[in-house]
Amino acid sequence: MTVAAKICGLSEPDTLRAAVAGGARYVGFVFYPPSPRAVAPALAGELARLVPTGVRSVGLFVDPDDAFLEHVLGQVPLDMIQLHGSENPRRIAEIKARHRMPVMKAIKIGGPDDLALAAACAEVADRLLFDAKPPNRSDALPGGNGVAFDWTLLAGRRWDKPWMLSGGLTPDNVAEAVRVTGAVEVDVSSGVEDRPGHKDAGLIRAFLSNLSGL
Ligand SMILES: O=C(O)c1ccccc1N[C@@H]1O[C@H](COP(=O)(O)O)[C@@H](O)[C@H]1O
Repeated sequence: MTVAAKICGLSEPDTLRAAVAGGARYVGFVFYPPSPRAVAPALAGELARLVPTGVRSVGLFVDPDDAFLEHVLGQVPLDMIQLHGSENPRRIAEIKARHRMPVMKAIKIGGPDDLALAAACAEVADRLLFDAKPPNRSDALPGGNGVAFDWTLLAGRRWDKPWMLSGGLTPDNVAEAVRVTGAVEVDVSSGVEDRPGHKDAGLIRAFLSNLSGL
C-alpha cells in the first residue's frame, strides 16, 4: 500500500520543493487570515505555479463567502477546495456547484457522536478529512492545532468517499496512525514545523520518508 500525503500550510518555495521532491501528492495553502500559515493569494499563485502535474494544490478555507472564494480562485490555480469551518452539506453543495471545484470537507472529531456528520457530508463532498476538534483555548484555530484525536474511532469504519486523516500527525506517530486507522491518505501541518507557521524541510522529508513502504 502507498499512503498519499498532503503537506498543508506551505508558504515558501524551498519547503514546497521539499514536499514535492519527497513525494507529497497534495500541497496545501491556507486562506484563513488568523492562521500563522495564511498566505496572500498572489504569493500562493506563484507557489502553485511551481507545483508539477500529478501533485494537487489544495486551498484551505474556513466558512468562506463566495466573494472571497472568487478572489482567491481568480489568482491561484487550485485543484481542490478544503472546507475547514462549520459548512453544512447544503453550503458544501452550493460551493461545489458555483465554483466547479472538488471539495474536501473537514470533520472535527472529539468523540463517536461527531462521526454522524461524516455520512451526511459524504453525500455532497468529494472527500472527507478527519481532524481533531479544536481544544477549548482562546487561541485555538478551527484546525492546525497539532492535536490528535482517538484514532480507534476510525478503525474499521467505511465511508462513501475517499478520506484523509489529519490532526497532530508528526514524523514519529504517522506510521502508527496509519496502522490504527487504515488511512491511505494523511495530512500534516504543525507536525512539520520548527515554529508556528514555519515549515521545516527536514521534518517534511522525515514525515514523507516514514510513510514510504507502508
Ligand atoms: O493549518 C492551519 O493554520 C489551519 C487553520 C484553520 C483550519 C485548519 C488548519 N489546518 C488544517 O488542520 C489540520 C490539522 O493540522 P495539524 O497537522 O494538526 O497542525 C490539517 O488538515 C490542516 O490542513
